[in-house]
Amino acid sequence: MTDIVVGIVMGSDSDLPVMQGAATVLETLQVNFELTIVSAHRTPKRLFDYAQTAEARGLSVIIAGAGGAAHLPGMVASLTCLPVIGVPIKTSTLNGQDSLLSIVQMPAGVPVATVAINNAQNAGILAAQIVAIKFPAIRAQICRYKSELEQMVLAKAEKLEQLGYSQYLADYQLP
Ligand SMILES: Nc1c(C(=O)O)ncn1[C@@H]1O[C@H](COP(=O)(O)O)[C@@H](O)[C@H]1O
Repeated sequence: MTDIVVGIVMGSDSDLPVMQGAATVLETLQVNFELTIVSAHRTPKRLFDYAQTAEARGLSVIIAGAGGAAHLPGMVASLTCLPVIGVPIKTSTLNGQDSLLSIVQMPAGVPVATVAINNAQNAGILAAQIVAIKFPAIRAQICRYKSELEQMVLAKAEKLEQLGYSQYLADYQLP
């Protein structure tokens, strides 16, 4: 394990069921991270403090998840030179379209790398790929992860071809 290199922040603990996807994949890839709650709207002073001290605390990349009027990722990006990955959280009223557009439509000069709605797992993988530039051990974990993913899909394709469509469908377990 490395020192803590990835920061995960979320606007509310209600985002945790989604944001744990980033934490889980970072654990799998053996990347150390910190995880906390920061809100641009509700805790603006904490937001400034978190973003402005992030680099000095050793972070290389920040994942920020928020829903609705999701200003958190953009505000973090405005306050640090570190790359920021935004996770739009699915909302009950607008299905996360509001979160997605709030995060992705940043003005030129202040980018937030935005993943799909609720796809915190991809944010974790992307963060690991960024820190892997500095840490060859993490790069090796990512290559292993991708290879396992490939093997898993190839095994399914083989099973589908062996069993045939109807039998495969009958055995299929919904995720
Ligand atoms: N979008 C933001 C910000 C922010 O951008 O600063 N702070 C909280 N939130 C979001 O509000 C939603 C509802 O939060 P509650 O469930 O606490 O009411 C969450 O998805 C959170 O990310």
